Amino acid sequence: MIDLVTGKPPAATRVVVAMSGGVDSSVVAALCAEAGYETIGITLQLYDHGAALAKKGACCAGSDIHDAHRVAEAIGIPHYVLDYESLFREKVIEDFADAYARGETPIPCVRCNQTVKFRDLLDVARDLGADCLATGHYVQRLMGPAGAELHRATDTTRDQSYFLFATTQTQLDYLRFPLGGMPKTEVRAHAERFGLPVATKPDSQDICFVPNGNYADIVRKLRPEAGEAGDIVDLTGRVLGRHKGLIHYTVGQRRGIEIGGQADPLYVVRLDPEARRLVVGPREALGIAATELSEVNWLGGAVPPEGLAVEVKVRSTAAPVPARWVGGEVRFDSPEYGVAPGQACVAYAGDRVLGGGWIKRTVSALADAA
Ligand SMILES: Nc1ncnc2c1ncn2[C@@H]1O[C@H](COP(=O)(O)OP(=O)(O)OP(=O)(O)O)[C@@H](O)[C@H]1O
Repeated sequence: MIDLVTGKPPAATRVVVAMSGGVDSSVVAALCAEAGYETIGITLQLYDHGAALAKKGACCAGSDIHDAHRVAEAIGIPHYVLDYESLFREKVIEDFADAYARGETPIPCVRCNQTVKFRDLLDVARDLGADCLATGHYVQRLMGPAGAELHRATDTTRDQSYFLFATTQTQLDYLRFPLGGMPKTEVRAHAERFGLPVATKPDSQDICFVPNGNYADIVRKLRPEAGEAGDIVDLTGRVLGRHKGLIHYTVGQRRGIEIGGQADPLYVVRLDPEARRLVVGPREALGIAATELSEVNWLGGAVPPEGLAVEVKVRSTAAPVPARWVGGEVRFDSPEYGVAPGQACVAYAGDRVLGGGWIKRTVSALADAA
């Protein structure tokens, strides 16, 4: 049995569940209904899933809308599909392509949470008179002395807290994440127990609107300049070869840089879209001393205390490293590698998400490579 209202009277009675058609949010809906909440399922249609974009298992493809509907029917709850295609195109897909054109490595799932799921869907849930909006994200919302806090999922292999750094306190107050304390095996067991039609459906992969992981095709279609070839240069500007479009590279990458005859391995240090140049250098040149953040969202109190010691993650798969939070900047205790503009920098205190921002600019730890 789940408790959607931990420590928060009055108890929620009407719950909107964001149903993607996958097993996780389907189980959330079934658990809410079982717990006696008046449960309403909502699925967002996020893009036109024509033949070119259709992808099995993606969160917003047509078959998933159908799956969500079948689940809602099976558990006996009302289910609505809302068309958010144009908003999703503008705020998520166009933004994704723009970021690549700027030489960044974007994370569209965070943008989607920020601009669609936790904004418009949350408003819809309020309009429906719901007491909360529940999703299948693997994060925990725990009550602390000053209110709701965002924490890592107990199943650390599933934890999605990095992707939710932009959740505001107001949104967090209204959101519920019933799966945050459960291992995936337990979620699957619930799906079996409820006899859900999606019980054995595979987990969705990667970015929902990118078929077969081929994001370059989508970006090239929207921002052809990001796919144009240019020079590969070293830190001094010496031309070493040609690249096949900056879209294909990310900071820290070593494989797939087509320059032969180098004694030592070279890594992508920087993307320079204005000059259409790919700057490469030795591993030492990747060391980053600090990063400037934009659109900072802080959940650990009113404002971050200046110079606060935190642990930060600069990629979803990176281990947290010690740093100091100084204004809109994060200063790493020791050089951090593979810090790519466009990714998020998320600060933690233990398992709690304190806040985060987008990596805008990085400061090299090597004075002469700055
Ligand atoms: N198209 C959508 N409509 C409504 N809610 C969605 C949609 N896509 C995702 N969500 C919500 O966001 C949560 C996290 O989405 P994410 O894409 O990370 O997971 P997922 O693998 O699609 O999860 P699930 O197994 O629930 O499908 C989902 O569990 C669901 O609550």
